[in-house]
Amino acid sequence: MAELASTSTKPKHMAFTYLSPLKHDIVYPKITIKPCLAPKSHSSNPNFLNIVSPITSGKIHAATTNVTTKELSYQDEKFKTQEEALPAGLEEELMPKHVAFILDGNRRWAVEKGLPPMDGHAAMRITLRSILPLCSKLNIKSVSLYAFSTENWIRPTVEVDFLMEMYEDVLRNDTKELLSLGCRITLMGNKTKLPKSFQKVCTEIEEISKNNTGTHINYGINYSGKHDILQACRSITTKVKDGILVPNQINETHFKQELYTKTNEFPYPDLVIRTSGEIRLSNFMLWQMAYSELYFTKKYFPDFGEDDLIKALLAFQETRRRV
Ligand SMILES: CC(C)=CCC/C(C)=C/CC/C(C)=C/COP(=O)(O)OP(=O)(O)O
Repeated sequence: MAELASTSTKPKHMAFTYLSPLKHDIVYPKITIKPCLAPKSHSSNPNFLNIVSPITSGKIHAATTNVTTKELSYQDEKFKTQEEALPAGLEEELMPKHVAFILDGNRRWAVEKGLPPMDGHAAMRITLRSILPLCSKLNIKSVSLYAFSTENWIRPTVEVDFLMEMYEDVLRNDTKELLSLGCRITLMGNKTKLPKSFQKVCTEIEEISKNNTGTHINYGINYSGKHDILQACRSITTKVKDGILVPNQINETHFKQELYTKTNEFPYPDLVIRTSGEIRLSNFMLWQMAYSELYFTKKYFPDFGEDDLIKALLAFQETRRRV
């Protein structure tokens, strides 16, 4: 038997289950990314698309992207050819009610193409412009996306600033199509640490879309699954202290109402899709994912196309047929 490398790389605790995840066609790419976040302007090159609109500041404008117009039009063409009917093999009654995405691999996508890592985030934005409307057209009731974890603050300041400003711009601009499709948009997590202008646009978009009955799109921002559980516990204990709840009567229904997702109106995810070959939940919706089907793909999120979403949904439906 091959020698295991060293004690420090061995897992401290292994858990076994008979049930394997829905699918994993994974090898473990262990790629070290050398941060290369220096702002770089491509405004003089007509092949480079400036993703960020003029409403954001010059700082981010300069840090924007190498993603080419060719890639954008490719995605748009795919989107235009999307038929109203369900793609072959998909069944409406087996559609997941709630898909949670852990989008990963943006920076690796860029670095492997010799681009600055932030171009990967800009490319992700383009991919989202086709994946989210498709979720809506497929009548998936809820979609959650892990946008920014409580741990992500340790990333280089220039990257954090880039993401905050890009997300704000996504909410201002890219959500127009989603709103026209009747989507409701919410953000879960501790928003108090976000830039004030971002907080404002979050409140506005939640307010504008609150009565929409189409796909509910929920972004996790400054979100942590453990923190979500802890803040629910605090809220429950306050209710106990105030005499509103009796400890031995607390049940799951009480508890889930205290989570960010208020899951009475927002079902638990039945499908989790994680891109980039990592097989982890990374502190996303831990309570809510207890029974979710897990789908892992090696593709980096910027390369995750509409066909890949359909493939994941087919795999999910295949599992549901067997249950
Ligand atoms: C409006 C709004 C809030 C939009 C958010 C959209 C969204 C879900 C963004 C996720 C961004 C992200 C940090 C991806 C992980 O790639 P990475 O940087 O970890 O790449 P790597 O795995 O290659 O390092």
